[in-house]
Amino acid sequence: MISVPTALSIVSEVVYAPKVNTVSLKDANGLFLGENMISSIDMPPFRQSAMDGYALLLHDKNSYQIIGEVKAGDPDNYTLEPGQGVRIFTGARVPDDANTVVIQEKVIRSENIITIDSEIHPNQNIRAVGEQIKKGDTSLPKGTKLTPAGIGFLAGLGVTKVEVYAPPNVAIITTGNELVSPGEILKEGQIYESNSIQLETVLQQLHIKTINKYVVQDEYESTKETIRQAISANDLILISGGISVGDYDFVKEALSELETKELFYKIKQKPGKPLFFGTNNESMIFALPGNPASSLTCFYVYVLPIIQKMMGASKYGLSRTTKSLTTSFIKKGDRAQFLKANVIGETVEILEGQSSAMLYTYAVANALVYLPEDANSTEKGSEVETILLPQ
Ligand SMILES: Nc1nc2c(c(=O)[nH]1)N[C@H]1C(S)=C(S)[C@@H](COP(=O)(O)OP(=O)(O)OC[C@H]3O[C@@H](n4cnc5c(N)ncnc54)[C@H](O)[C@@H]3O)O[C@H]1N2
Ligand code: MOO
Repeated sequence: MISVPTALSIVSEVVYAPKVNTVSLKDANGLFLGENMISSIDMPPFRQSAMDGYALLLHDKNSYQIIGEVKAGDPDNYTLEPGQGVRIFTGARVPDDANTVVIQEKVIRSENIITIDSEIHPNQNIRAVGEQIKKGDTSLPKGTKLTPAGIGFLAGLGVTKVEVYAPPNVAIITTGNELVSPGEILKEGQIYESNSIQLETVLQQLHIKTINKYVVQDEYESTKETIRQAISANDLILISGGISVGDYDFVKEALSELETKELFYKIKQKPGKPLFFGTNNESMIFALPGNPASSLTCFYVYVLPIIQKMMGASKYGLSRTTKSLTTSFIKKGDRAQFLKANVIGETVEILEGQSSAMLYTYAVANALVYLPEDANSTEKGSEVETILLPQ
């Protein structure tokens, strides 16, 4: 059995060269740019009015003759003499001769003459050509995570396709004779299968596009064949359950038989002691313990950084911080623990109900408190390492 820090350093040392793929901009949310984006236009492409009002060529009097109108989208350019201007609207092209835009609230209009009472200055309310970005400049660098704002920004520069690091194809293999799908009638000895939807949901949150689901009974041959099949079609394989030491836990044996290279098996931690991590051909494989809370904690702590690496991110893992404990906590046993908790401001409360089989605490937690192997009794007010869960 290895320690949590050793397991984390094995995960952090994994080298993966993510593949680059061209996708439609609308499908790129949450993915990482595989290229430097170079703007093909100035933005804005023309001098733009930032307000509804009048575009003027200033002179030394406070009244102006209005000789025309430019609405957003009009291509017209008016030639102006000092003391002349045009009616203009937000987003419209400012005539080349105009040197300011005055907002309509500051103007009294009579026929085609406007009078301005307040002081006005050159270059007011005009967005300069290329003010946001110039043609040929880098709009977003390689490695940037695309967000709704980033996608909007690139669309505003006329981009329709982007090169991104391709997210991995992920397999979820669920093992367990006792499992039935939610919606079916439970017979004696059965429980509802919940790990696969939990994993699928967290994968979707990470913008994984291809998730292939497999189901096997606790039976050696079919477990081995299903894992073999999953390896041939997926970059990352998540196996749920069957990784402990019982007579009907066949995952470890099947992985060995398939010549999987073991990177670690069993960590001195609670939950998630029997976690397995290995590689087979190009695929990475995690066998997650079947207990639902163990499965999710192992995902957040060990699988997530690998997925981020596979997706081309430059930072891995959930945010970690320190918070002050609201009550003292006695840790039993010598395993390191990840405890479901709630962060409130600068404090953190460890929640009741820490069993690996229980999810109700997880459902309302926003953090995990990490207590290392040697932290047996932790006093109220102690600063504890706290992992912030994605919301
Ligand atoms: N003799 C020992 N027994 C166990 C040990 C040990 O060291 N020695 N370790 C325990 C620990 S810690 C864990 S964690 C579990 C992990 O066991 P498995 O990974 O083999 O998981 P299963 O036995 O298949 O299932 C455990 C538990 O979780 C339920 N489960 C499984 N899959 C699902 C699912 N998809 N959805 C909902 N619930 C699921 C399952 O019914 C069991 O109750 O082993 C301990 N045993
Ligand atoms: O590691 Mo298990 O998840 O303690 O129950």
